[in-house]
Amino acid sequence: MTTPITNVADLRELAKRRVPRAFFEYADRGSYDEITLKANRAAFERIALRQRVMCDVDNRSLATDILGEPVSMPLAIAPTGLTGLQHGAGEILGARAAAKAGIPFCLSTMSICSIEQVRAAVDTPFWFQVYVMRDRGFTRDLIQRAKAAECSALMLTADLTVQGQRHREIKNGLSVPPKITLRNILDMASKPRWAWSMLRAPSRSFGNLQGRVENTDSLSTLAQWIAKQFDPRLNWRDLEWIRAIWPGKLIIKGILDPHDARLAADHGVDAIVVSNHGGRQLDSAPATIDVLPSIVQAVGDRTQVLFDGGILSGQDLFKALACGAHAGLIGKAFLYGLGAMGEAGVTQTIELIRRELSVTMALTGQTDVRRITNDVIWRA
Ligand SMILES: Cc1cc2nc3c(=O)[nH]c(=O)nc-3n(C[C@H](O)[C@H](O)[C@H](O)COP(=O)(O)O)c2cc1C
Ligand SMILES: CC(C)CC(=O)C(=O)O
Repeated sequence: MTTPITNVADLRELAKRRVPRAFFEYADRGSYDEITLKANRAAFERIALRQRVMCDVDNRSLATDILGEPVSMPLAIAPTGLTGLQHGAGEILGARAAAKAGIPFCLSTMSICSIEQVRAAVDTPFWFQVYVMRDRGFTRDLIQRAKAAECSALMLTADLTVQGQRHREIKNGLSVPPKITLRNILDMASKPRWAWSMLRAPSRSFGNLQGRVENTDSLSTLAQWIAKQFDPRLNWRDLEWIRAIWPGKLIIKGILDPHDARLAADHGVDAIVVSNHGGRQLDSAPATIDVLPSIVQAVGDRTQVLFDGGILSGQDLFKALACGAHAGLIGKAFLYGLGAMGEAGVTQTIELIRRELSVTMALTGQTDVRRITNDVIWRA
C-alpha cells in the first residue's frame, strides 16, 4: 500500500523523484545563500495563532473576490517560468486545475506553452505576467497578445530587471533554449513519467519568445539571456506607457517596501503583490510576511494587497490573511503538485490548502474568510 499524500511536503518529495534534477532545483531553490528563501518559511513558523472554542463554526465561507471577480477561496497561482518543464504542458494543466478550483491562474512571460496555446486549451480567462524587455516593441506585442487572448489581468513584475544569481541554475547548466546535455540526458531518461509528458506536450521551449531565443549553436545560460533581454531601466514612468496599451486590470508584483507600495497606489494600479520573488532575487530581503502589515498600513484600501512567499499550507495562507493580505499566491507549492502528478497534483495542492484553511478557520473561531483580522494572531 502506498503512503497517502497528506500535505504539500509529500508532493515536493514526489516531484523531487519524478522531475529531472535541473528543473526540480530550478523550482525549489533560491538566490545566493538562500537567506530570504529560508526567512519566508521561518517567519511563518514564528507566528502563533489564537485558539478559540465554543464559537459555532459549522458553516464557514471561504469565498471572496479578487479584483472584483468571484473566487472560491483567496488563493491564486503565481506566474512561474519554465512551468512546462516540470511536467509537459504544465501551464495548460495548471490553468485547468485553477479554473476547476475556482481560483485565478497567472501565466508567465517565460512560460513553455504560449499565451495562445493556453487560451486555446482552457475556457476560463487567466492573468498574464509581463517582463519588460529592452525591446519595447516586443514587450508591446506580448501585452497585445495577452489582450487578444482576453486575459483578465496584466501583472507587471518589477523585482527582476536584473537576475539574482541562483547557484544551482548555473551548476545544472540551465540554458535558453533548454538543452539536453550528456549529464542530464541520463537523468531525463530515468524519469519515464516526465519524459512521456514531454513527448506529448505542445511546446518544449519558451512559447512566447519566438525569434528571441538563440538557436542551439549559440546557447546562453538563463542569466546571460535575461541580462541581454530584460530592461533594467524600468521605472514608474513606464506605467503610463503600459496603461496606454493595457486598459484592463493591472497588478504590480514584487513590492516589498511601504514607500514603493504608496507609489504603486499613487499610480492607480488595481493590486500589488507583496513579494520577494519566493527568495529568488534580493538575498537578505525580509520575509514577505514580516513586511506585509506595514505595506497594508501604507496603502489602506487604495489598492488590493496580494501576497506571496513561502505559502505551503492553508495555515500559512490564513496567517497572510490575518496580516492584511486580500489573497495569497503560490509558486513552489503549485510546481511541487505539478511535478508530482500533473493536473491532479495541482488540484491536490489547491484542495489541501483549502481544507487546511477551512480547519484553521474553525479552530480559531472564524466563519468568514473576508472577516479574518490580526485578532487571530497570538500575542503573549
Ligand atoms: C520556478 C519559479 C519560477 C518563477 N518564475 C516567475 C516568473 O516567470 N515571473 C514572475 O513574476 N515570478 C516568477 N516566480 C516568482 C513567483 O511568481 C512567486 O513570486 C514566488 O514563487 C512565491 O513564492 P513561493 O514559491 O514561496 O510560493 C517564479 C518562482 C518560481 C519558484
Ligand atoms: C526565467 C526567469 C526570469 C523566471 C523567473 O522569474 C524566475 O525564475 O524566478
